Amino acid sequence: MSFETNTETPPHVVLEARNVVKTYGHVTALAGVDFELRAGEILAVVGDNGAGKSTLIKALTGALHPTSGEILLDGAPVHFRGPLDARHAGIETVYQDLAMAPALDIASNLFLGRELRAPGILGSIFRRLDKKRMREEARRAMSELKFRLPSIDNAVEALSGGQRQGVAVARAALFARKLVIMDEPTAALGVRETGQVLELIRSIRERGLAVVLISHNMPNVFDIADRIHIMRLGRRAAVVTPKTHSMNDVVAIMTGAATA
Ligand SMILES: Nc1ncnc2c1ncn2[C@@H]1O[C@H](COP(=O)(O)OP(=O)(O)OP(=O)(O)O)[C@@H](O)[C@H]1O
Repeated sequence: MSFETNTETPPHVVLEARNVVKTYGHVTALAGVDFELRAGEILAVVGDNGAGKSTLIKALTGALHPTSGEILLDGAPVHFRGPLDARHAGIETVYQDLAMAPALDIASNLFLGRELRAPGILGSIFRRLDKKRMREEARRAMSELKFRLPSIDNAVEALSGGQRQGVAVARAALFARKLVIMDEPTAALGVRETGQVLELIRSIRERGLAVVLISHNMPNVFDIADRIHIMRLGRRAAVVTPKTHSMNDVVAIMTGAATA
């Protein structure tokens, strides 16, 4: 422990939850959880099955309404009515099912639901898509993120699991203005593909965005996270870092065998 005076300015907190409770009848999914995501960090959220990870993420992204408690974005209280509100506020979420249209090409999937329209009345009245610009933007985004794909014109159904995951993560990175939340992004992937997706997550941080990563994969978490938020029984049991704690320490906190 250091006793030096800390003269550094405190880190900017992008997204925060204070004492958030969520109950379903007699089941308490969140029992007064606190959460803090700092600018430019990768924060892993870990916890045993049923610890409340998914419920916390849903509360943060407007997918459910907390029973009580407060959520703040850039220090200001927010009340998202639904995921679209969170999106508009700059929060992108990559869900496990990836929400892709498999028959469409990569560029179309990157802009799914947010298609670029042709200029003038062709776009505004006739809803003509600007496919050329979407392809260019898609290429630029993928190269900026250093994610290599066979061709932007390929249908998503022709891609491997890792490449699909890459497209979903790139889409989030492309539209997020503040942060990206990812639910088990490497769960179904092989070693090489996992490595690619982890690189992609690092390049999102390099773009200055904050990342929340829910994962059961401890080696991945220790490889990539700046800090680790540990959930237990609907609360934040501790926040640790890969520098100060081992995987065994984290598992012990998760299961209640130890405290931080
Ligand atoms: N819609 C719901 N109705 C009733 N109980 C729920 C609901 N959603 C979650 N729960 C309960 O709340 C608790 C927390 O669930 P949650 O899915 O958030 O945990 P988790 O940490 O994401 O688990 P896992 O790692 O298994 O996905 C669990 O006991 C779960 O059964």
